[in-house]
Amino acid sequence: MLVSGKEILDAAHQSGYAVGAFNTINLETSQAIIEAAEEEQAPVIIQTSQNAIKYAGIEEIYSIVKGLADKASVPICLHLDHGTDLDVVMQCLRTGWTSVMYDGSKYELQENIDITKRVVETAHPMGVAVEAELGKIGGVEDHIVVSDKDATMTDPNEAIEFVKATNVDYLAIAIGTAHGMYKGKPELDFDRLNTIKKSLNMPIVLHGASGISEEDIKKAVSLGVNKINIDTELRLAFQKTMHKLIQDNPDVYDPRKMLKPTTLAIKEVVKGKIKMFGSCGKA
Ligand SMILES: O=C(CO)COP(=O)(O)O
Ligand SMILES: O=C[C@H](O)COP(=O)(O)O
Ligand SMILES: [Zn+2]
Ligand SMILES: [Zn+2]
Repeated sequence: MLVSGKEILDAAHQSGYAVGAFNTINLETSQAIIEAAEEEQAPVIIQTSQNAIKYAGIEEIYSIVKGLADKASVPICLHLDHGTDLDVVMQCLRTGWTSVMYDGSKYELQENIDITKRVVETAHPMGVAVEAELGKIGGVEDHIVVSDKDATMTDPNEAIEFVKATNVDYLAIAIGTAHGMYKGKPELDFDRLNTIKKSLNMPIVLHGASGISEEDIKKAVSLGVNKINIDTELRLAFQKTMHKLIQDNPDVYDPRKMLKPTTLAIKEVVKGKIKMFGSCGKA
């Protein structure tokens, strides 16, 4: 069943665990994520970037996720990841997404507040929860590269002002993670996370979590992160499995024989993350 992201993340916030938010682009990735959640009896967030929507089609990706979610035994939220284009945000609301992120992190504080507030005022009456981003998460997202120099950590005082003014349901904060592959070992600012969580007392979102060690993930969860975004590790599982399969079986050309193992590999990554985040058995 598709449920609101608020329902899933308020429960995680109350009980102190995190729910995985995994990016999908097609049928097979959606199957992998939902089957993994069912096997772990975990609530799950399946998210689409604007690029994923462009790739698959908005009605098409909605039908895929809705069709799978309706048959699933666990609560599933369909979330828009990094909505920077208000037209896409509105289309997702109209189509049936149960959570949207409006990402106005490239704007100055007041402009980010103004637009996010308008999104919240549209989404809430429809029963849809809203995530926002404050500070700038590093790496590549939606074709925009945020260099280490431009990535800015979330200011705890601005976070209080931002949430009060916008009434968002969960907040993505920048504490040193970045999208994509890490070159060195990421240093997370756990003190900043602790301060922000204590003053906001609401669900907190961690982006760019692929490649973060289990130790750091568990520490982040213990300090109040409730939604953890994973994309790159799913892509790598697909790529490595497909690469080996083609090397080992150069004569295979039936796509089903190629997509079955890649889907299983993605599913194994999702199951491992769900266990690490502490959401298994919470459905
Ligand atoms: O934050 C993400 C999507 O919003 C995912 O980040 P990674 O690709 O680094 O896992
Ligand atoms: O945050 C970025 C996500 O990994 C989605 O990336 P994408 O825009 O290439 O689909
Ligand atoms: Zn962003
Ligand atoms: Zn992200």
